[in-house]
Amino acid sequence: MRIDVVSIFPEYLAPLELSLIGKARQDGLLELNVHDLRTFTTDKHRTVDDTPYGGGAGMVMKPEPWAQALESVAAARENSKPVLIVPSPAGEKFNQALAYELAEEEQLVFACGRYEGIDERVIDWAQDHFRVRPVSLGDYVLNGGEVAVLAMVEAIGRLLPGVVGNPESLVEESHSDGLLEYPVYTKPSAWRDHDVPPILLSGNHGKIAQWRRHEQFRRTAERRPDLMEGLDAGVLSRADRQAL
Ligand SMILES: Nc1cc(-c2ccc3ccn(Cc4ccccc4)c3c2)n[nH]1
Repeated sequence: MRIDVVSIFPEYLAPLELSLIGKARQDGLLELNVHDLRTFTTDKHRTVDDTPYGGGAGMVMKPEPWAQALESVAAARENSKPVLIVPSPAGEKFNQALAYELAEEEQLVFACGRYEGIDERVIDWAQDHFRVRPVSLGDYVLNGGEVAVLAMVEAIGRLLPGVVGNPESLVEESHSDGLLEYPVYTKPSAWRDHDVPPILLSGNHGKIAQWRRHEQFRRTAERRPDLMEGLDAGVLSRADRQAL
């Protein structure tokens, strides 16, 4: 997979040189290019913003630098247009299902807006060159798209083949089957008057799996009742129903 990120703060994306994603880039599992939007300006002040038509506070990002930048990074392709992800408070909610969907793409382009956002005509223009997806990280307000891109690239990148050491760990984690993950423990078994649940020390793997499943349902019902409604019937085994 190739990922291109366009931002006026390219250094904001430096954390993607670290840890799992950084190693995936070094191992050639993921190509990630960060581009400074100001590279695509033509005036001596490298202007990327201007006042909003219709008035109002703040500034809006000018369309032309974005069109130049996006044309520059869109890999020429025969069959299908690359995906352009535009982080936005007004986008579809990012979730694990969308992360899996986007992990299948050959190229993802991320447009990090700032100020009051990007001139809407860029989104309209981009429809001919990209499959455009405005995406929200959650129902809270950030100052720009970079933090959302860091989160999305990590969530997507870790799903790519070879990035996570043990692919099995992707199966049991939160949201992989619509449920929150079970609690985890390690040594020492007794710690500051808090003990590890005895079942986990029993060596009875069937009972341990049952206990973990029950914990997934208990936690999901307690912390995210909204997820319980959306559970795929196939996820609920008979034992699961008994656990509810
Ligand atoms: N989930 C999520 C995404 C964003 C986001 C993404 C990109 C931009 C670009 C400028 N801003 C600031 C802004 C705040 C409010 C209204 C309009 C623009 C952004 C915020 N906030 N929250």
